[in-house]
Amino acid sequence: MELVIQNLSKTYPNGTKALKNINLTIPKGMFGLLGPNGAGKSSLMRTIATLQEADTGSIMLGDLDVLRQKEEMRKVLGYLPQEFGVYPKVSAEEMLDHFAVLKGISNPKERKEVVAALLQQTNLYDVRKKNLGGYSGGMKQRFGIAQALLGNPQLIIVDEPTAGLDPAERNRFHNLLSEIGENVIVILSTHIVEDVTDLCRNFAIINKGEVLLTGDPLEVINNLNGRIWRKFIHKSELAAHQAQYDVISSRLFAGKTIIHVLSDVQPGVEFEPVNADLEDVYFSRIFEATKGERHEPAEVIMN
Ligand SMILES: Nc1ncnc2c1ncn2[C@@H]1O[C@H](COP(=O)(O)OP(=O)(O)OP(=O)(O)O)[C@@H](O)[C@H]1O
Repeated sequence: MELVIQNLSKTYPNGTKALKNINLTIPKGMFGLLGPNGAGKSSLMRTIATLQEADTGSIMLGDLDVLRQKEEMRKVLGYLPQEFGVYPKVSAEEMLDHFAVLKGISNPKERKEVVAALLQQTNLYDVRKKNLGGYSGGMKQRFGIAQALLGNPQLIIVDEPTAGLDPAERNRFHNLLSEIGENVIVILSTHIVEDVTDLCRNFAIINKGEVLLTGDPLEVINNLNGRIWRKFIHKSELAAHQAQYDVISSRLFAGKTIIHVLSDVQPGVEFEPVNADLEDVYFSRIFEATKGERHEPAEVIMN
């Protein structure tokens, strides 16, 4: 089963073109949707999740026409939205039981088993009686995944799930996602490049409502190898370098600034070649797409 998105466009009433003719084919497994703030990721996720209408285009999940067969789609969809609110004074077990009722699991015995199994899977069983208000950010996100898994969905959407998690919780969340991603389609929408490198066999970069690139992370990294160069500079030299070279990103390292430059040949003697990573792919694509309208190179934020 694949999710096939064709010619999908959306303009909000205020004139913002959030999605511009999106075409994507998303196979089984973990799929990363990468883009900066405002790229259109949430708009795309909400449209796939039948929470908002598109202006034009189609989305097919196998034979299911997502934009027309909304009820059917909701039965096979698990969704962890960006803002996932919980009732603070309710325990995880009670809340999940309530969600299970909403998902149509009406038999109490079956529901009890399903809820217990999901709490085990997300490693929350021991804290199932605790009120959700007392959960850490990571525990809340794992609870969000537990509710998204109710009813054995074929497509799971997780929107910015690791923002704000500490490294240990992020790791736990990654392991959970990769287990799930073995059997169904999981779309992971994020601006954290590392999450995609670690988890996804396929990914797409979107910016300003357009797909800039789609493929296998390892292949696209290979395609960039030999074209990324780095140089240590003083921060005050940044503007001059930007004017002279295609500086795709800059970051601070031990008090110095490291720039990454995109070039088919060695840009100068002080530049050394670096093995490209997905961050270089991401920044070079965004760089090429925004050439001419940018004043600052991307500043790498280490997560
Ligand atoms: N309901 C809305 N009405 C008008 N404009 C909107 C609405 N929702 C989003 N936008 C705009 O559409 C564009 C895409 O937003 P969207 O939230 O889909 O991006 P995003 O990639 O998810 O960003 P972020 O990571 O910041 O959530 C942005 O310019 C945003 O301001």
